[in-house]
Amino acid sequence: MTKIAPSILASDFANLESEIKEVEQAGADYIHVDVMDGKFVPNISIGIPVVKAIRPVTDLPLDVHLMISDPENYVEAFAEAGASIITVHQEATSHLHRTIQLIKNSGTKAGVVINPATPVEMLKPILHEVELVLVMSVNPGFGGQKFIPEVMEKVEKLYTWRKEMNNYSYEIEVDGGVNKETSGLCKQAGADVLVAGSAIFNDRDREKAVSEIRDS
Ligand SMILES: O=C(CO)[C@H](O)[C@H](O)COP(=O)(O)O
Repeated sequence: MTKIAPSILASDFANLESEIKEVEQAGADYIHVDVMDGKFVPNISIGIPVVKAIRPVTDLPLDVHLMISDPENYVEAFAEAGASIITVHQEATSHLHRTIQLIKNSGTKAGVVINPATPVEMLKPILHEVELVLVMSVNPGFGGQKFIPEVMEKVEKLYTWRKEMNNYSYEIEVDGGVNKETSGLCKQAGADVLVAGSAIFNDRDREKAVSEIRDS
């Protein structure tokens, strides 16, 4: 069954605890946390204290997507705050292999993410090391953007490579513009986890929103 990871970027921050509990109740599998630094992406969102604050609020894994430059400097702090999976951008770190090792040594699952314009082949040298590969289907920085269907080719390649290679066990996650109209394309291409922000938090009926994305 496709996993759903609501992105709290689109939630009501003044009521974060109840927003998270509602999506957990609605059948979410992960809570997706978008961390932005105003440098790697042109927006600033939330950081380490928020991860720490929400950790006791839910039993779901916290899927922390670091949209920050030099993420290696912050991996341990996010792990200590309670992240379950830490995902770093290939484009944001000069030493991706070392950063992945750092995440694993911190005791959390390691993920890697690529922007729409980055070829997925760039990830080949570290695919055996990661538990999650996130394919961005919008340019990161903002919620509510339009899905870029061309990136589905990268999802298809990741799916095929995982079938071919015994030592690849990553989940394939897609993030950006995912809703009930676009989720079918992601699933068809081979995605295991779908991140959705506005399609879930802008709908008062969170259960319907989650199942529409999962089932359509
Ligand atoms: O990483 C992100 C933005 O950088 C968000 O997770 C993503 O855009 C989800 O929001 P929406 O579902 O509204 O597109």
